[in-house]
Amino acid sequence: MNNSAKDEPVRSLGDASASAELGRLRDSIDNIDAAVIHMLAERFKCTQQVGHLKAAHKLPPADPAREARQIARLRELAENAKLDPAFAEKFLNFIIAEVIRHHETIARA
Ligand SMILES: O=C(O)C(=O)C[C@]1(C(=O)O)C=C[C@@H](O)C=C1
Repeated sequence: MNNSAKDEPVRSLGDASASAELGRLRDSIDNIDAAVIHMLAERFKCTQQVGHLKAAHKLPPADPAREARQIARLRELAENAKLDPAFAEKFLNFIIAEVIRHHETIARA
């Protein structure tokens, strides 16, 4: 027997509350994404200043020892926050690679 007509009211209620919850979660995700973008923008403002300082004093764009300390620190923070430390390391390396590219551009100017 086809139960779809009998089950429909229940399924509709479930769909409505699932889609309300999805909407709430997506609102939070959008807020978090906005915060990440604003924090990244602030970080890049700082690193641009570091780039100018390094160029003015003929310092190399990359500082691998500093990076090693940052990675160790972020991996520990990630573990404590239950975030995959390998992901945290990849994310930091991705950002730093872009910063080094900016530093190199500033040094060439
Ligand atoms: O701290 C520096 O020396 C920077 O240039 C900043 C930064 C970073 O983005 O955190 C970028 C490149 C360096 O290799 C290390 C760190």
